Amino acid sequence: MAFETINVDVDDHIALIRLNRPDALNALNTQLLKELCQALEEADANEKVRCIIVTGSDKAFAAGADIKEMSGMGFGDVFTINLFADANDRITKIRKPIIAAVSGYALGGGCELAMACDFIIAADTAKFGQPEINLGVIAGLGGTQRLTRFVGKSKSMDMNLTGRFMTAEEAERSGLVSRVVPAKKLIEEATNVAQKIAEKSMMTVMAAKEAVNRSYETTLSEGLLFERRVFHSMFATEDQKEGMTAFLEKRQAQFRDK
Ligand SMILES: CC(C)(O)CC(=O)SCCNC(=O)CCNC(=O)[C@H](O)C(C)(C)COP(=O)(O)OP(=O)(O)OC[C@H]1O[C@@H](n2cnc3c(N)ncnc32)[C@H](O)[C@@H]1OP(=O)(O)O
Repeated sequence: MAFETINVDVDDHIALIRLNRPDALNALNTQLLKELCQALEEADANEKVRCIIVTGSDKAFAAGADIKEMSGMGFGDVFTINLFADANDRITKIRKPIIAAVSGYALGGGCELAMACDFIIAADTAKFGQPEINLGVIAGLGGTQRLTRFVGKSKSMDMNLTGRFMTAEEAERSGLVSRVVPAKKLIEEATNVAQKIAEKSMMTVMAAKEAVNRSYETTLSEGLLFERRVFHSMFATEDQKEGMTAFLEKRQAQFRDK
């Protein structure tokens, strides 16, 4: 499938999806969001793919929703088109792990897109923010909800009410990103991390992703019960036998996703 606003490269079990609207700092318009969701769904369905990386350009992961496209819309348009909710729903249904590799600006919908991925690896040049307040709106793709869960109420209020940007260093310190790497090595480092994940049992990776995500949606006791049930079910798999036998035999496990 050919896309116009993104590039997709599948190599060695990794799907690298690159946002590609250089004229507008990867602003998220309807076409880009639809193509991105479609590419993610195709990668999820592709048996060769075991981990997905979403990235942008050196200057911008994405500078938010496309303001030119949005500016003329009224309530009825945004309500019926429902672009961001639809994208959020489609992204959260992807079962394979998604790493956001962020360089430069990740603002508004760009920050929200990164947060909708499973974790964020940031270049030291990355800048995160929810500047929607400056446009007379609030975040609409998770910026008031996911950001608060990542960094806590105080910092989320600060970001959402002032629209200020956070550096990569502050984002790592605050728990928004998992690691910061030199900008020149962003894709290399993200690929190394993706490769490590790709070597695991895909079944177990998907189960771990589902269990971690459950912690955002439920109470601690329900989440612990869910985790326990999934943990127990792992003992019905060949990969559990292989993983533990390989440890005892002091060799690398050869997982078969069974
Ligand atoms: C998803 C929701 C619901 O949460 C809503 C949103 O996301 S609202 C959008 C939130 N994002 C922003 O408010 C950021 C807007 N952009 C900027 O503030 C600046 O562009 C910058 C700080 C990221 C970079 O500044 P600078 O280096 O000076 O570059 P510019 O000349 O401003 O930008 C270059 C070029 O890109 C166009 N651009 C940038 N961002 C957007 C955008 N979000 N939508 C549409 N177009 C965007 C900008 O207009 C420039 O284009 P030209 O004027 O050269 O044609």
